[in-house]
Amino acid sequence: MSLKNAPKPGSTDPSIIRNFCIIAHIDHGKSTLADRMLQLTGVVDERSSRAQYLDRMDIERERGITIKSQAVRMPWTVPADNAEGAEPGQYVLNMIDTPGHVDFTYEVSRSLEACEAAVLLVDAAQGIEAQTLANLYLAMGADLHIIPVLNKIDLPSANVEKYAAELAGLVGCEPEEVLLTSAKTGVGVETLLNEIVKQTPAPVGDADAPARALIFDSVYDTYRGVVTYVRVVDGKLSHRDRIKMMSTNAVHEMLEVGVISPEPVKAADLGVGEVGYLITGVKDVRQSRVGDTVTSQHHGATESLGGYKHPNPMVYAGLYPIDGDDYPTLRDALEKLQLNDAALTYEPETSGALGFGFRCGFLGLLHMEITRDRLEREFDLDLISTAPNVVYGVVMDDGTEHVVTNPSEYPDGKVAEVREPVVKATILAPADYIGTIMELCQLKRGNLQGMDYLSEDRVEMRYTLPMGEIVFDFFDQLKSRTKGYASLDYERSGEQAADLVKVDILLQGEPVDAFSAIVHKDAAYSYGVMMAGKLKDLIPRQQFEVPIQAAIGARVIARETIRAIRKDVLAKCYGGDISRKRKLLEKQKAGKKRMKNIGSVEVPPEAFVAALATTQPTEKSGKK
Ligand SMILES: Nc1nc2c(ncn2[C@@H]2O[C@H](COP(=O)(O)OP(=O)(O)OP(=O)(O)O)[C@@H](O)[C@H]2O)c(=O)[nH]1
Repeated sequence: MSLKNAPKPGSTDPSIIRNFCIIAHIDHGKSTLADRMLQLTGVVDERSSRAQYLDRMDIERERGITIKSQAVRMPWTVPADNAEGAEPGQYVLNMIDTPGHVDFTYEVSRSLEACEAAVLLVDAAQGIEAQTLANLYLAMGADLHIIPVLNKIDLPSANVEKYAAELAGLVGCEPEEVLLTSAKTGVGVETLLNEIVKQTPAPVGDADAPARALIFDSVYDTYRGVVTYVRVVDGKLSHRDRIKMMSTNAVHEMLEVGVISPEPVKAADLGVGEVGYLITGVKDVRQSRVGDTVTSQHHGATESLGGYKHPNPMVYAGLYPIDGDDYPTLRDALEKLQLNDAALTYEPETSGALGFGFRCGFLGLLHMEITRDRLEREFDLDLISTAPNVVYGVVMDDGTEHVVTNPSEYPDGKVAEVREPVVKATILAPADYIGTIMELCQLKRGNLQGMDYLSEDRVEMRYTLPMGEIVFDFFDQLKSRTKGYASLDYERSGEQAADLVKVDILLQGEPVDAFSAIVHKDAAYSYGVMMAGKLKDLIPRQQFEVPIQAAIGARVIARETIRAIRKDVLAKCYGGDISRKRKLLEKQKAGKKRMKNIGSVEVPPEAFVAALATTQPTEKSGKK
């Protein structure tokens, strides 16, 4: 269908609108399928199509993952002779691309609310994975119609029969009803589009009611300010309206409304069932938050759409510039990133060892890695990040309670109880690995809650695990123990009391706050031994002896010693070349300037980076 004749936004009859999303485990081909649909519907032509059109951020393209959801409007004509039995005619498909990683579950769930159906995409060579299940449960929770699809059927290793049966068993349909596609070659994608038209319910809403629209994404654009993506449920949002955010009652002038197809196209208004964007001139995504409801200022709605959940950080880490002069740049950079990331929090903090920096809160480890990556890349910063930790609740003997987001805030004095966050984890893996997974979960203080066979050789294992154990290297270990075959998903599930202690690392008797960790009592010793051993190798010898100790309170649990030496840079330089000598001494001086001083011990920043990069407080073997 030519794009010129496509139904115009604002005046589209809801009965020809189909809002759907694609949900999948990471790497099962969601973005590739989305690209293919854009091509087939003529929204993007072959020439201008670049791989993963929807993943706009460079970092997304490089890592091949989708971070922010995007929504695209695609016109689609169902031909009269279609074999799928869909009603022929012109339709408007709104495709909402969702992130697939566990850290961004909240964004996934909001995107789902904006749709009526979900294409559940499963790799035909891999089968169902943990996030397939997690996303499916979210979609079913949002009452979406599920369209099961096996992708990558072109792969020689695809096992269509087996996985179609597995998928059919999961969603409760016949294996023949599972659609087959290859997003790469395009096979089956046209059929899928017709099936989407046939199976997806048209949106229902009250066109005469006050306007209500759900915000499912909010992106900061340097030129246009915050661009807010919405799905209109009732009424109409017009470019002349003043709009109100229902969770804060903040009123904004509307500057523009429109749809993405795939570039922004201005419209006069957005009606029932439509998906599009609003620009209001606000400069900060926190004023236009995902999950909030937009209404008009005058005669607006009184009831918002569904609950609005504020995303709370689950993992904290300190970020410090290696060069102290970069502190203001880091502050500006965090401020800029926050414009586009309502879930990122930061507060200034000082560390005796690392100087001035920020304690940052993240939704999870991936969120943390991405943020750090962006800071280093986009703002040209060299950073040291401290080991990530979760939020602990510490109750003292006198009944006072402390919330600890940083081991250095761990209170002194008699502790009555330490509480740690717990997650419900789902692990999917081939049955051969049950033993090794159980061993790992045991090591990480997990409790098995249940186990089911999805097929004769694949199991789903459900555990509760302390979140503090997951944030370190759990996933890496799970992957290496199962040769990459296991997948993991988890969600927050309350708190529990635990036997946790704070282990300090002391250099020459001075505690180095950056290396302190809150760990389980049983893992304290191995953490101490591991850190002391590692630091012994990483810290260069000084002109005096340096003891490295690990201690719980006043009790030393491990010790190493760095023997004394004086580095004589002039050793090789006998003879009288004074300018060369001076050069060497100056080089040594410049090197010293970068050093972080702990008492009188000079520690190169690289030692912090190396020691913290591989910190594994709970790894009992203590080796990497
Ligand atoms: N052979 C084959 N490869 C495919 C097919 N679809 C996707 N791929 C490849 O699978 C890999 C992952 O695809 P993506 O589209 O990035 O996966 P995704 O699900 O969007 O991943 P996230 O955005 O990270 O959630 C890429 O290397 C694709 O080229 C297919 O039908 N056949």
